[in-house]
Amino acid sequence: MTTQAAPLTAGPVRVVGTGLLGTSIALGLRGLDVPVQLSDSSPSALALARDMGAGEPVGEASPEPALVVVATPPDVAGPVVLEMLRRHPGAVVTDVASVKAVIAAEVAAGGQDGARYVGSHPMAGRERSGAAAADADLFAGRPWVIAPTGDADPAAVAAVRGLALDLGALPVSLDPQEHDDAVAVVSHVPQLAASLVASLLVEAPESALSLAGQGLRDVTRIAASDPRLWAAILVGNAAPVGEGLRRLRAGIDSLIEGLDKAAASGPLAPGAVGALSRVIDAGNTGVARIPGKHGGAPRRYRTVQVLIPDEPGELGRLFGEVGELGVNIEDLQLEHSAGARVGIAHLSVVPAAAAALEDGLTNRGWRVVAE
Ligand SMILES: NC(=O)C1=CN([C@@H]2O[C@H](COP(=O)(O)OP(=O)(O)OC[C@H]3O[C@@H](n4cnc5c(N)ncnc54)[C@H](O)[C@@H]3O)[C@@H](O)[C@H]2O)C=CC1
Ligand SMILES: O=C(O)C(=O)Cc1ccc(O)cc1
Repeated sequence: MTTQAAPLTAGPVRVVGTGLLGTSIALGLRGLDVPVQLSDSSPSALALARDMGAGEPVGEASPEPALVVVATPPDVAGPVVLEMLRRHPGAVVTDVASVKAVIAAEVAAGGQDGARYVGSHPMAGRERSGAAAADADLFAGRPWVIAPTGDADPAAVAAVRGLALDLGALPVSLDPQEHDDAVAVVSHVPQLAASLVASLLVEAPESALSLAGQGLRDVTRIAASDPRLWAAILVGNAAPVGEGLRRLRAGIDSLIEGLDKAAASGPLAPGAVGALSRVIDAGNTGVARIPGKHGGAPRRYRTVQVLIPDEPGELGRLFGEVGELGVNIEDLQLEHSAGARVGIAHLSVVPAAAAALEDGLTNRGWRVVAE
């Protein structure tokens, strides 16, 4: 997971909130032999993280932590950070919540030693909550925002950077408000756009849903996110998210205007095609700027897509042959069109293995589909 010989993080590390983020951090640290203490307000969430090997629950005999990582939902992160600063006067305290300015303000107003607090935010996660979805490699190669306020002690900032580096992430320094403005555009408004598109499917007939392909899946994946967590994130970044939605609304209004013209006067109505192509064109420009998607940082996995006849045993035969070619399947998605006699298996593999796997499967008679 990391190439470092010795971890930068001096333990013990106390993780408060053993859900997806907290348990992923704890597992990553345990992989480096850093002692980890776990706590959670939910006894079953705590037991699950412990049973996954993420560390030991905090007890009477637990030594004082050197670093506390608060990985609770954002609406309680501020009070929990303040409580940790109060209870552990020798510890650096960070949180990993998806909003930063509101928590920084709560900590500044809380009457504790704010110099030991450095907010942070790993830009990695998934649409599932809870320890069961945790992964020690979740942060590998992903940005991890370090968002200290002016009061922060440089040694505390270095400790939080060390945590990010130990977990294979790339630390990025931003002021808390700069962070919130940035994630409104790259995370919070996209979450709402995905939710709004997916909400149109609630009333869609089965016959329409059976036509769904990869495009719809790509646009709606994060619509499966936890509503309670996301409501807390969004109200914690209300002004920048509201501003992003207003800009989205202006785009939607111009699309509706163009479409209304086409609906009233035919597809060649003046202004209709122009309004639509301007939005699609701006989308092309925007999507090309996403790092890692079209150039930029390498993606963690590549997807090899293989057509599989819809017959008993074919998926098993494919897995067997991928294994014979010496390739590990890191993730799998199956795409099925209702009534079709074939499906597409999307096999996620490490980038170095993808070309050889495509050649090997093609030589064995499989139909490999371009990504
Ligand atoms: N889910 C994601 O993809 C990402 C989430 N984050 C941030 O990480 C934080 C945690 O998110 P997840 O791990 O996804 O949530 P989660 O729901 O999986 O885990 C949160 C855990 O905190 C516990 N908890 C709640 N209140 C507590 C309290 N007062 N004291 C102790 N434990 C408490 C809950 O029982 C739960 O086990 C949130 O602030 C979120 O904004 C950051 C990056 C990505
Ligand atoms: O699932 C994805 O692609 C994400 O982008 C996950 C995510 C969710 C919340 C965050 O604050 C940061 C990252």
